[in-house]
Amino acid sequence: MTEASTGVTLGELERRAAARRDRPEYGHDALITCDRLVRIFSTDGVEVQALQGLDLLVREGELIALVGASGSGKSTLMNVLAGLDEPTAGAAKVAGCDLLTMSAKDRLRYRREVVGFVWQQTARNLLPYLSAVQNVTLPMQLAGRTRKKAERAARAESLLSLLEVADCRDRRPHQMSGGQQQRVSIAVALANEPSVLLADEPTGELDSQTAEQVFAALRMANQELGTTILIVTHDQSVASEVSRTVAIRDGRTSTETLRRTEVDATTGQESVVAREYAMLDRAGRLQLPADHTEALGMRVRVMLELEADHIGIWPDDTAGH
Ligand SMILES: Nc1ncnc2c1ncn2[C@@H]1O[C@H](COP(=O)(O)OP(=O)(O)OP(=O)(O)O)[C@@H](O)[C@H]1O
Repeated sequence: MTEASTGVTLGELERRAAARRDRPEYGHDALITCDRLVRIFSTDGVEVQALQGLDLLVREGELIALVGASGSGKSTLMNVLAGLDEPTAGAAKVAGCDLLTMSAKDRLRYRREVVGFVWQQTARNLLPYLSAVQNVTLPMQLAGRTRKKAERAARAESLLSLLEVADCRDRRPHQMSGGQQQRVSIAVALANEPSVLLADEPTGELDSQTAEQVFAALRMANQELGTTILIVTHDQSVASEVSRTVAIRDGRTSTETLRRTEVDATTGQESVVAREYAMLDRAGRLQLPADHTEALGMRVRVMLELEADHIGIWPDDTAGH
């Protein structure tokens, strides 16, 4: 094809190629980058694709909720980000650590120092024969940093105070309520100043009032310590109180809900405005919400039209022909 037939000059093609080359790498300014993440489980010859090319970017200091139906892949994603499981393909980076190529030694350091986790089952978070303050001190001892014994003790005490469980310092887990155990668990997870705190259904076994206190403790850690936090939750009240909720469907991020506070210009009254967005991946794939496509009988093919400021999507008018 000649320049005349395409209407594009060689100079223009070179300019476009240079622009593509100079474009910053995907996720270059994110603390957590999941790029087309795939995790396939094989059991008895049957393959389950738990993550099917999941993309997710999280900036430093964010507090986000991950929601999705049972089996959508939330725990699989958390286990990958926690360094407990390895993805089958794609890329995942947290605080500069490449989760696919890390050596066993780096993985251990990553789990001890870069991420902290809080699980739904308190028994998984705390050692039953240690007091609260001993549980919080233990990760600091295991990390083997040069911090002195007195400094470790002081940090444990201040974390317990920050999370409002200082009165539980000498109690063992069975001597605390479920909510107190989870707040001590958050202190344990924060002991080594992790960049990221991962919480998988941290309020799942608690009544709504206690769940609210545990969520408030996570928010405090986010605001006071600046820790980036990801919470997997089924709890609508948690999901509706964070500024960003990411929904996972069939192993991919499908929609995001962003909330921001708006002030009415005339009354000065503040209100939270929530807006749901569909995710567009780098190949241009868009997952339309099932209720939207079903409402308009959209299946297999749709018609697209590019307008000045939007793209129109219509049901296929040749369907049935
Ligand atoms: N170790 C495993 N071996 C085989 N299949 C697995 C394994 N772990 C998860 N899966 C499958 O991967 C899919 C995603 O599971 P995952 O636990 O990540 O979902 P989830 O969104 O966390 O669900 P829930 O809300 O019920 O915890 C499911 O189909 C599940 O059966």
